[in-house]
Amino acid sequence: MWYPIHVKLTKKSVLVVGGGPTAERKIMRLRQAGAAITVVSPMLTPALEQLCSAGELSSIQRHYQSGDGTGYELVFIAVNDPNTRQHIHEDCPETTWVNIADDGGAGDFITPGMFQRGRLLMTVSTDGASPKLAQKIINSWEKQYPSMYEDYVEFLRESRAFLKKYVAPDKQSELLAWLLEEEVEARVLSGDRQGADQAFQEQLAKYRR
Ligand SMILES: C[C@@]1(CC(=O)O)C2=NC(=C\c3[nH]c(c(CCC(=O)O)c3CC(=O)O)Cc3[nH]c(c(CC(=O)O)c3CCC(=O)O)/C=C3\N/C(=C\2)[C@@H](CCC(=O)O)[C@]3(C)CC(=O)O)/[C@H]1CCC(=O)O
Ligand SMILES: NC(=O)c1ccc[n+]([C@@H]2O[C@H](COP(=O)([O-])OP(=O)(O)OC[C@H]3O[C@@H](n4cnc5c(N)ncnc54)[C@H](O)[C@@H]3O)[C@@H](O)[C@H]2O)c1
Repeated sequence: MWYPIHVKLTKKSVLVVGGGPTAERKIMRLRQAGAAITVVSPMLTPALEQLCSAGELSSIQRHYQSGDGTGYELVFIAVNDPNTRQHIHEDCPETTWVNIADDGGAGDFITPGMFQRGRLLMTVSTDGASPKLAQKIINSWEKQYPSMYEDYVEFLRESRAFLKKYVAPDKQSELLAWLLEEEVEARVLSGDRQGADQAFQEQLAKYRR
């Protein structure tokens, strides 16, 4: 049974073993999360080569050697041979969190598919049963949660902070529920943030202590 968490990786040291398209996808996402990444691989994709040349990625351009996996918080193994992968996994310290691209269940964590609209982060995993299904579900979210959803979540955050300050605790729940009413959502999604803010202020006046 997996335990889902969202982790901060800012400045955490991460090793990626392998330099193919799978390693590239992992590295791009790790960069967005602000991790300090080292890649060890004899071959790198052109995009990874470019990052190394620009000094934006540390690389060790050779095969993994015993001990390479020591000193990192996380290790991602994305090589193309199961025997090599197993040898590398066994060589990593037991306390290190290891992800295995070609056999998720054999590692310590899997990377779920993710979908983001500003502060809204949705993740999906099929326990490796079908990464394609994970992708299909993400595609359905694209349609269900248009890009304006980012503004709606921001509106919710700001309104919630406001009401936590000005409304008595026993009245907050009602107003929080009002924020989620379809009309309010539709208003922000249509681009009328000002109108939504105004409607919120009117509601707030009824509840203010
Ligand atoms: C969701 C996503 C997140 C991410 O990793 O970013 C993800 N795979 C994604 C893409 C993708 N995966 C595959 C392709 C190739 C082309 C294709 O088939 O379309 C592509 C597309 C591409 O590479 O472009 C095939 C594949 N995947 C795995 C195997 C090995 C195996 O299972 O044997 C095989 C080969 C056998 C097969 O074809 O099934 C294994 C894993 N893949 C996982 C996650 C983990 C479990 C996720 C879950 O719980 O469902 C797990 C277990 C390991 C892990 O933690 O990495 C990301 C989609 C979202 C995005 O694109 O952002
Ligand atoms: N998790 C996923 O989402 C996902 C998606 C597609 C494929 N895969 C699996 O992930 C693995 C990698 O996929 P890929 O398409 O990037 O493969 P690839 O063959 O393109 O790349 C493998 C990389 O590993 C490097 N490598 C090989 N032996 C090494 C060693 N001993 N030390 C360091 N580096 C070494 C190679 O130089 C190459 O850069 C495959 O097993 C594939 O089945 C996983």
